[in-house]
Amino acid sequence: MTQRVAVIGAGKIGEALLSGMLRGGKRPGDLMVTARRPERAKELHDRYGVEAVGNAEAAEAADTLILTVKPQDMGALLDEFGAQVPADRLVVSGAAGIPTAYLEARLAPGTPVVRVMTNTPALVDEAMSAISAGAHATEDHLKRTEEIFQGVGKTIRVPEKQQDAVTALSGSGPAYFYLLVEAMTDAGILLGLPRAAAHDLIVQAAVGASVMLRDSGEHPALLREAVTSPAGTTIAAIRELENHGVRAALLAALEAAANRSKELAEGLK
Ligand SMILES: NC(=O)C1=CN([C@@H]2O[C@H](COP(=O)(O)OP(=O)(O)OC[C@H]3O[C@@H](n4cnc5c(N)ncnc54)[C@H](OP(=O)(O)O)[C@@H]3O)[C@@H](O)[C@H]2O)C=CC1
Ligand SMILES: O=C(O)[C@@H]1CCC=N1
Repeated sequence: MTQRVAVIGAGKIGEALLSGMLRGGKRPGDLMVTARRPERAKELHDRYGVEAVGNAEAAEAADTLILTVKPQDMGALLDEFGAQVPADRLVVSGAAGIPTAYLEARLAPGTPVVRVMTNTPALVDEAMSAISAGAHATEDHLKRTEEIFQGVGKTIRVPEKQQDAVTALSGSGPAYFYLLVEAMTDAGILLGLPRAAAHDLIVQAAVGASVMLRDSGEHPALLREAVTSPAGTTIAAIRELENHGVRAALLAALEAAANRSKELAEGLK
């Protein structure tokens, strides 16, 4: 029997997953979405042909519920419909910072919960999604979750205690690269290049470097050494990056992201 999947709170991540499941071969009739605003529900229905329903209706009709509301909205969502979710539903939470135990305490006893941290490259099927089982999730539940998220990229399984670190690395990770591209494009402007050319040069350098990192199997230090000629241009730039503490800044930045993920859990009522 076809499993029905509902995306509960389909914003940016929810829509990315929805579109990925459709690209992966699910039919609109296998899927449903919920949204807080009627105009958002209509937009998703018009764009993807999926049924837009209320949260309680989705809980009743779907086998798998993927919760993609913001962490701050999770408590209200569970207060609203937690008691209406039958205990045999698979509940997948995509929210940063929220422990599976928090959901389990607000769902019927024994409800299987899986926690996933994905990222926005799901929109181009290049997501990294890290998956952790809650107390009642079985191998079958993990496989069902992997099947959904493999449609939008790669998956790995991690112990739940690593999810704050995962969030800091891959969940937020794309934003760090966008920031670097923005800053390097400005550097191109400083050096007198037209903005469009500077953008294209840096984006293609990023794409080329990413593919080499992924496909060559080489350590990043070796790939960097191959670019860094004696007394050349690259080492002149690297000296400045080291002088400005870029490595230390990244260590501190990712630690701050992981701490923020932990704080999101501490702020839950
Ligand atoms: N953005 C990212 O890069 C990543 C985000 N995440 C996680 O994914 C989750 C979603 O993030 P993102 O997509 O960016 O956020 P969005 O705000 O884009 O999406 C959340 C959606 O949930 C809707 N919503 C809130 N409460 C309810 C409710 N009770 N019933 C139905 N719909 C509801 C919101 O409606 P409204 O539009 O009215 O606010 C909104 O459309 C977060 O928990 C975040 O931690 C994980 C990895 C990466
Ligand atoms: O910034 C955030 O909180 C979310 C979680 C990971 C990426 N975006």
